[in-house]
Amino acid sequence: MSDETTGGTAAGDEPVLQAVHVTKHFAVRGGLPRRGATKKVVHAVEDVSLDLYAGRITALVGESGSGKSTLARLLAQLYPLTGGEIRLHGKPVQALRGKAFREHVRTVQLILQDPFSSFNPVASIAGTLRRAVALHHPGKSAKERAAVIDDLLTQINLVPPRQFTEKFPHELSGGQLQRLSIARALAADPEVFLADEPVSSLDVSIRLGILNLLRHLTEDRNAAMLYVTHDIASARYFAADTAVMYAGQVVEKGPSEAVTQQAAHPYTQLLIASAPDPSRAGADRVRDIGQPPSLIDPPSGCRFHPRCPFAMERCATDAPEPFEISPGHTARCWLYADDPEARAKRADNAEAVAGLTAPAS
Ligand SMILES: Nc1ncnc2c1ncn2[C@@H]1O[C@H](COP(=O)(O)OP(=O)(O)OP(=O)(O)O)[C@@H](O)[C@H]1O
Repeated sequence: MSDETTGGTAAGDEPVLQAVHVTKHFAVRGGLPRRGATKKVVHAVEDVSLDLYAGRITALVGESGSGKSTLARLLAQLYPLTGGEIRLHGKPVQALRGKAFREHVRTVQLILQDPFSSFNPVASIAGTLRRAVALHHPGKSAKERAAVIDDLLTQINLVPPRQFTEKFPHELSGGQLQRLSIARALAADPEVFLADEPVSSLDVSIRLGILNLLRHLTEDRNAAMLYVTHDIASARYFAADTAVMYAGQVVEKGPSEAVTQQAAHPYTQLLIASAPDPSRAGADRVRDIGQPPSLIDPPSGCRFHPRCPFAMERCATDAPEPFEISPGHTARCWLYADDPEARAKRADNAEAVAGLTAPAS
């Protein structure tokens, strides 16, 4: 088995931002309190470890409700942790307010899915960016700030900048607004971008342009990026590393090419088989037998076992630790144990998924 908290995919590099055995439970509200009743909680994120590296994009992939946004918000320090640790440059951060929180927010910038609701409709583009620039560049004169705004708009390709500064959010398209939210994040000169489904609310035809912009910014600034998405095909295209989340846990992670072309966990295989690609062979051999579980009362053992066609007895009782599939590629799945029953099931699985690869984006 492998220790998830050490040995990142970028050998030799230190991670910029880390989730280390992070857990988040939300209290369930509502209902009349009953004497002796235990409080219900949503087990939204359970024992997740993830490392983000400078100059690298890590995709976080999974179905709706698997805990992706919660993990991004924990990395941004927007929620207190139930357990585990967030580390920035190796140091634990516990910054939920005050100066330390402001510094974390500057260093780690969230870019959200819906650019339409993230701007003040009565503030001009210049007004919106002026606020961000004033916050993060307090010593600059008005003239210097205007130059920073021009530079930000140029970086995100809203050019010539002066054609945009006096516009209002409703005068921009969805793609232009998402570029503007990227500019607002850039004003902080962050080391980490947490992009939560940055293109899923946008027209398919403009998604690639925004993803390419994010990729160039990450490379040019040597920033780390978490790319949250439902779309495993875009993870392969866009991210160096991919982590797959199911029911609050990371079930597989590693280099994107390995995770998407030699998927090891039956859940990742199911995600790939469900991705639309009529030309692909092998998809119909991977069966789905159910729905994601309730996170108020998640299944014992491996959380995927009630849906898994390859489940063994131990899967219902014992939670698997990550097994190493190849260097840097791990899967939390008992199929990779070294015993005769697991080997036989592994052979069945290999036969069922032969030829199954994520479609080209
Ligand atoms: N503030 C909250 N209070 C209570 N439960 C929450 C809260 N935020 C998220 N949850 C629950 O935690 C679980 C994980 O939600 P989360 O939004 O992180 O998933 P997700 O993978 O990002 O889904 P989506 O792709 O739909 O955004 C869900 O069951 C959700 O209902």
